[in-house]
Amino acid sequence: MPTSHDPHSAERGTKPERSAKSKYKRILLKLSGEALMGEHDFGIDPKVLDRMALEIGQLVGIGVQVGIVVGGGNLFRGAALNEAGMDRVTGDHMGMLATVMNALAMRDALERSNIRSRVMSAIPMSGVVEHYDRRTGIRYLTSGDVVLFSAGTGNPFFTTDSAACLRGIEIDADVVVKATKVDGVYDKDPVKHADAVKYEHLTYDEVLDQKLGVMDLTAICLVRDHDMPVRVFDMNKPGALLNLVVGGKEGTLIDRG
Ligand SMILES: Nc1ncnc2c1ncn2[C@@H]1O[C@H](COP(=O)(O)OP(=O)(O)O)[C@@H](O)[C@H]1O
Ligand SMILES: O=c1ccn([C@@H]2O[C@H](COP(=O)(O)OP(=O)(O)O)[C@@H](O)[C@H]2O)c(=O)[nH]1
Repeated sequence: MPTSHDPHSAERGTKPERSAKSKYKRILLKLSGEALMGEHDFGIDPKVLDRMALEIGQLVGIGVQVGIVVGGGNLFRGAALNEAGMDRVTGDHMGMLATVMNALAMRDALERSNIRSRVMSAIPMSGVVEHYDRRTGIRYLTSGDVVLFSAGTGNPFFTTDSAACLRGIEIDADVVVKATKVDGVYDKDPVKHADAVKYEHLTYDEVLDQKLGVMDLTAICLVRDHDMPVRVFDMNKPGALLNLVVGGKEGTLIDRG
């Protein structure tokens, strides 16, 4: 893994010319599993997948390289299974397998929209998906394919937010974009507090000091240590993803300030 966001890396040199409209050449998009449920309580809503495919296609259309880490919270979460009595590591393995299912569903939606895409898994799953390999993943991105990085980090006790930050740093993305159910980071949970105030910008240390529950500590520490900017935005707002990629003000930016 590169120790910093190196503008002189070989991979960066091979990227195609940035579109005049796009602020970024390569992004890592984190899609939460719960967002894929749509109006349902469990599972995957094909309508949400199709809408996401459309929005991702718009990015590909303006020349942005898109890596995606999908969550699994719409199917299984290790911590919740553990609370119900299951062994935690077994639960986490189930959670990671859930992310593979979501990635397969997302690839299917992308391919139906004629967007070339690949699924790689941190857990080897021969015959179903390719095993994750950083250099191969970067080659796919450089050739214009969308790459879905599934099975999280491959290890229990981590989250897909940490996986998104890890893969974002590994593939030398310009930014990690976290798509979620709220339109940014607030001074407190906006779902629970009607008077919560939204931030347009935060430093990594402000997120850590104020314990803002938008990403787990491991993920925030990782992006801070590798100076990787993160933008948190509302994935239910149509057009928000494209808008932020072309430099519009969407959600909250977290960086070193
Ligand atoms: N300070 C905060 N700012 C924004 N959202 C927050 C904050 N604290 C807690 N949250 C909650 O975090 C959720 C988003 O985190 P996310 O990781 O996408 O959700 P999940 O854990 O369900 O996948 C929001 O739905 C919101 O309720
Ligand atoms: O590196 C990882 C990533 C995920 N998980 C498991 O997979 C579940 C689904 O991921 P997550 O909760 O991050 O999904 P999201 O909230 O984004 O839908 C987690 O609860 C964990 O049980 C894990 O064990 N290791």
